[in-house]
Amino acid sequence: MTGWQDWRERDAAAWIAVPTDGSDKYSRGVLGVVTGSDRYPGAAVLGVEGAARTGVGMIRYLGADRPADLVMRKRPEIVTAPGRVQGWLIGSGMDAASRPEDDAQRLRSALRDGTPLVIDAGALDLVGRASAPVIVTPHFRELATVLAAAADDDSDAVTADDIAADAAGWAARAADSLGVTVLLKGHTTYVAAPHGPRYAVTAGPAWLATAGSGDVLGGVLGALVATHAREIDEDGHDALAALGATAAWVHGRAGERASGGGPIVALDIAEALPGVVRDLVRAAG
Ligand SMILES: NC(=O)C1=CN([C@@H]2O[C@H](COP(=O)(O)OP(=O)(O)OC[C@H]3O[C@@H](n4cnc5c(N)ncnc54)[C@H](O)[C@@H]3O)[C@@H](O)[C@H]2O)[C@@H](O)CC1
Ligand SMILES: Nc1ncnc2c1ncn2[C@@H]1O[C@H](COP(=O)(O)OP(=O)(O)O)[C@@H](O)[C@H]1O
Repeated sequence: MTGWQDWRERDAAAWIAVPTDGSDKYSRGVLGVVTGSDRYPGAAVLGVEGAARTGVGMIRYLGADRPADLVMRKRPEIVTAPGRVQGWLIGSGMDAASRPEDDAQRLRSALRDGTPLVIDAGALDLVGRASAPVIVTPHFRELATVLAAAADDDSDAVTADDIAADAAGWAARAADSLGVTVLLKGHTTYVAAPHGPRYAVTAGPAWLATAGSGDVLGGVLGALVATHAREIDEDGHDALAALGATAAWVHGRAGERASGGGPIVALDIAEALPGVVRDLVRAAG
């Protein structure tokens, strides 16, 4: 495997936005979130929790009523009023095959907003509709579905097994052909920008393979995107790739810290995030 850079602690440490004396919640960055559904309301809670604990000025949760209710019970600091944001997280805990019209409208608004997006799970079918730079966060099955939808005919179809056999290669090919930054999840997570940087991140234990773990990762990445609007504006997909690799590194280390060699649930990963971020800030200072 050539051309892939291993993403390490010192690389991640350069991509944590530390508030200054002059910061306020808006200048730090606001994340808009459209995630969750009646079927998967917990994914909304997990993504919001991941973002809040990574560090961001404010989170606007703008999804459906049931997940919104659960998000508010867990985090009263979340704002449900629409308004300006510096980044979006959309799709976790949604199902593209059964999308209520209200959700379709919420997703359309986010895609047209002109603000960078993290697109996960049940919004991956909308990957070509964004008016701003996008980073997608599929696992193998989801990437196979995205590539099948983009293929000219069925003979081009790639399966999840094909992707598992050459994850790095498929992450790079998908980024180049779709024109978005691809973060392909797995034991090693591969992050590829279109015709740009390629990063490999191996930071966490296999205990991370647990339901909702990827929803937390979406939140971590959403917070990093919303707090680096200027860098994304200047460097586009190069910045998105660095932020994706940093999110995977932080998520992996949080899993390691929470696990200590034993089992974890997704919320444990979120709860370990502030300690990982604090150590990165110390490492950078
Ligand atoms: N607490 C929550 O609300 C959670 C919500 N989640 C959301 O759930 C949605 C679907 O995510 P998935 O990653 O499951 O989507 P996938 O569509 O990739 O996975 C579903 C597929 O997994 C396979 N499968 C199902 N049960 C299986 C079993 N027992 N053994 C082997 N294979 C099996 C089947 O092929 C099925 O079609 C996403 O929107 C995701 O964000 C998940 O993240 C889990 C936690
Ligand atoms: N064997 C493994 N070792 C380390 N990390 C893993 C392993 N399997 C999965 N992960 C990580 O766990 C997360 C799983 O995400 P995902 O498949 O979207 O799960 P979910 O949809 O349940 O949230 C990803 O961040 C992935 O990189």
